[in-house]
Amino acid sequence: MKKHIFTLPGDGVGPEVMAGAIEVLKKIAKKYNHEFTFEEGLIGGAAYDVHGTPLDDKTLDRAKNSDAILLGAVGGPAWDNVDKTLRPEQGLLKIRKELGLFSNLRPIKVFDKLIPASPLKEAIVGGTDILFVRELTGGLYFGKPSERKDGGNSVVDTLQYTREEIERIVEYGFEAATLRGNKLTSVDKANVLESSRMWREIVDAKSVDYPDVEVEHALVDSTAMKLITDPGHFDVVVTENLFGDILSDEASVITGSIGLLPSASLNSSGFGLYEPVHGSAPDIAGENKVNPLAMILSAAMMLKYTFHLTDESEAIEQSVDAALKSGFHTADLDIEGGKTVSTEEMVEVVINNIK
Ligand SMILES: NC(=O)c1ccc[n+]([C@@H]2O[C@H](COP(=O)([O-])OP(=O)(O)OC[C@H]3O[C@@H](n4cnc5c(N)ncnc54)[C@H](O)[C@@H]3O)[C@@H](O)[C@H]2O)c1
Ligand SMILES: CC(C)[C@H](C(=O)O)[C@@H](O)C(=O)O
Ligand SMILES: [Mg+2]
Repeated sequence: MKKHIFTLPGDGVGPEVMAGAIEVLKKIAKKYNHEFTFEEGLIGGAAYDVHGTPLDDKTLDRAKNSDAILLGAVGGPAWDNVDKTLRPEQGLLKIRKELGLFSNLRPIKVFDKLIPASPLKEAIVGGTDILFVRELTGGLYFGKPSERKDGGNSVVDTLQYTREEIERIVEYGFEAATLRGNKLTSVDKANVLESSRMWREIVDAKSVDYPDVEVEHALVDSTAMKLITDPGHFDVVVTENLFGDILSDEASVITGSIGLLPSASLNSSGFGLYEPVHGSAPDIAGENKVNPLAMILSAAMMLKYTFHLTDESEAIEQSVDAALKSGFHTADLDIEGGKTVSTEEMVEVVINNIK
């Protein structure tokens, strides 16, 4: 199979984790006789520094014309004071919106070897297997107006959704549940927000089409608690943009590190952008110690969701599992008797495990 992959390493640790994922994909291409070509573009602060904007139209076009996109991370203190419309994060929001990547899948899976690496009790963590389905192109992130008013003495952000925007993500949640444990938790704040009350109505209406899926509504505040006290309760969680952002970072703690969490952002035809859940980690950038596994597992999601290369995707997941089982890990994880290695060494172990 021939595939053209557009890579956007971005800022901070982005280029370090991207380099690792590309090496792993090259090994997969060799083993399974595929031809993967890679083309690199600029996004975030790296793009701002060169083009004066965090994502220019040319780069967006190149991304659109690829078979899939891999993205590292954007942002960092160097750009904290640039104009709000030119912040690195705006480049990420623009590519999500322009490509219609409304469905953000964030799996939370615990590797057996890493159960002791979580600050939570082993009995709570073991067996956690959650899929977050986060709405990615609407809500507070994109609603207008979003501005200061009254000479800077008042401020407004807007949480806006159309019926169609909620329906398509809720449907994605139901479909995902049918492929897993047939259980869907819809997370909202319906005791306060009108947008959440409409969200609930839509979930209830859709549930008629999915009689085998057990549906529950849950408030976001108590869900934040339950994720930590009883993560095994959850199968698929569908939720709006900001709630999904916050809950997925929280859930990363169950797995031992945010450096393990991959994600897929998909449009309605299955085209996708794949990126780790974590950010540019400026505190460790350039030190060869960032955990590359979230990026590598994002590449595995790309093989599965956009290229439908299931064996190849599983080969990466198994090699990550094997690498961890043999005790190798980066500095963000604390495993008794394990061996702390650099980013590059971790990538090498993963590659060597793809036999
Ligand atoms: N998708 C993205 O590009 C994305 C996501 C989140 C944050 N950001 C941006 O990143 C910048 C930093 O944000 P932050 O510090 O709040 O979040 P962050 O995820 O970058 O870092 C939070 C903490 O987790 C650690 N960490 C993150 N990823 C790691 C990895 N792979 N291996 C080991 N440790 C890891 C960091 O060292 C840091 O201590 C901000 O500019 C923010 O806007 C970008
Ligand atoms: C960088 C930021 C815009 C982004 C988000 O909030 O969606 C990040 O936190 C994420 O989780 O991908
Ligand atoms: Mg986030």
